Amino acid sequence: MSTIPDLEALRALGPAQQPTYPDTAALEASVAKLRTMPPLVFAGECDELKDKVAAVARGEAFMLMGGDCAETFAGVTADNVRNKLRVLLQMAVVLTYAASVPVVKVGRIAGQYAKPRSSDFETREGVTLPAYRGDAVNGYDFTEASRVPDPQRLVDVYHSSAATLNLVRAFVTGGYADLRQVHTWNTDFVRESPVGQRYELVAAEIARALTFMQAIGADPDEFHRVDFHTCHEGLVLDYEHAMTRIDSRTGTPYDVSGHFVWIGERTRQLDGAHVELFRHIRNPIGVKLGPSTTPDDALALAARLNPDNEPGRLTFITRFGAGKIRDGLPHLVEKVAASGIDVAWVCDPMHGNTFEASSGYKTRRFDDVIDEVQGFFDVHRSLGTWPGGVHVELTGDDVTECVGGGDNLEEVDLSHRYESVCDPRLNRVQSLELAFLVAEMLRQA
Ligand SMILES: O=C[C@H](O)[C@H](O)COP(=O)(O)O
Ligand SMILES: C=C(OP(=O)(O)O)C(=O)O
Ligand SMILES: [Mn+2]
Repeated sequence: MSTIPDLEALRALGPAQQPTYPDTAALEASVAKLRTMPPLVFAGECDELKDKVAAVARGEAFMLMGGDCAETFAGVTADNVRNKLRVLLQMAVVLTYAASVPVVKVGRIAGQYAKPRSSDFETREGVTLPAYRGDAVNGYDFTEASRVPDPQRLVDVYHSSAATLNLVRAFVTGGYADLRQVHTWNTDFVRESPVGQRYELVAAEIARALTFMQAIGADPDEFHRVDFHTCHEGLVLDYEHAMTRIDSRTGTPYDVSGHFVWIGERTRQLDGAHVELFRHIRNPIGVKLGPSTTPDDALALAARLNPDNEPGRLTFITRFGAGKIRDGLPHLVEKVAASGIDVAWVCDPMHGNTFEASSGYKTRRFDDVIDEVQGFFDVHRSLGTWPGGVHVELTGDDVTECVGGGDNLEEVDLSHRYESVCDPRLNRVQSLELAFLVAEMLRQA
């Protein structure tokens, strides 16, 4: 499978959830422009992540995937990127320290700009317009002009991803993510919260351990940088196809728009265009599996996407909902495991737990999120399989989008600071709380 499928052939398959561009010449110009742009990530980096995912599948590591539901172009600022990275680093420290398991860190960042929607339209006060599909496609403003799909935005995705990734790379290699900085990540409002104080204790123990290791001759440079990778949903095929290149080392295709790409719940049709593109690329890939997934669906997806059963290639990201996971997940895991399929299991406890508050805001209950992760751990424990990771929507800021958590946010609080343009994210305190609770589950796993 060393070829890139033809874009026209993919389009002919009638891919779900694609924008309908009024100006097709402009679309072709954007695609042509993107084909000339340098890769955002290297194929070799994708392979490194694939090796790490293989360790997750073997039960030797835990994967933390997290970031915005939908990144925005306006959100490409130093503060915003740093805050997201900081909360992910804090979570990773908690998970690693509490469970003594290596944590594979993957940001939903530098490419997460396109959204599948449950409806093609949105109605506000009697006015109906095309739905917002992410900054990759159209504008969030509720006007007719802004909601028209604009292919120039695909080129803007590239530049926004490049700017974000450049900063992420500087942070993770330039000293900010140095383990000896564990204390300094615990800043401002979080530091004063109960979970921040709990983090402070962990940080103090880590600092002591690092001092000890340095004293016995360990190389301090070992702590200087962290491995961090990027992921996003590979939704808009014009973009992902334009960013798919033949790797000069191996002669095989990689989607160089991000290290890890996944197929969403709404686009995982076995004969669909997304599966067709993804089965050709050599990145580590994921597929979201919702509660309607049958064991045979999972087997068929694995056979098509990873026919050689390559370790680390495939991750199943389950998103059943807290009320369904304990009944729905066992059949899937059982059959996949019995078939000898090499896969990493990751829990997305967000997308099965969304509801609309009476005020109209989309939200999620922190307790439902935790309950789904607990159900995921319980199912894997009872089957003797490894709960390989969590995939969460979060932000490094003090937003009010999900209810519950230690601050006990209520539905009336949502309007205070609701900034997501799509799904509700855990704020920084809620994210750290989740990390401590998951660390406890991991310790027992
Ligand atoms: O993030 C994902 C999807 O875009 C989202 O869950 C769908 O949301 P919608 O039902 O508001 O379209
Ligand atoms: C759209 C998403 O998820 P899913 O495909 O699982 O609904 C998402 O991860 O934002
Ligand atoms: Mn989402």
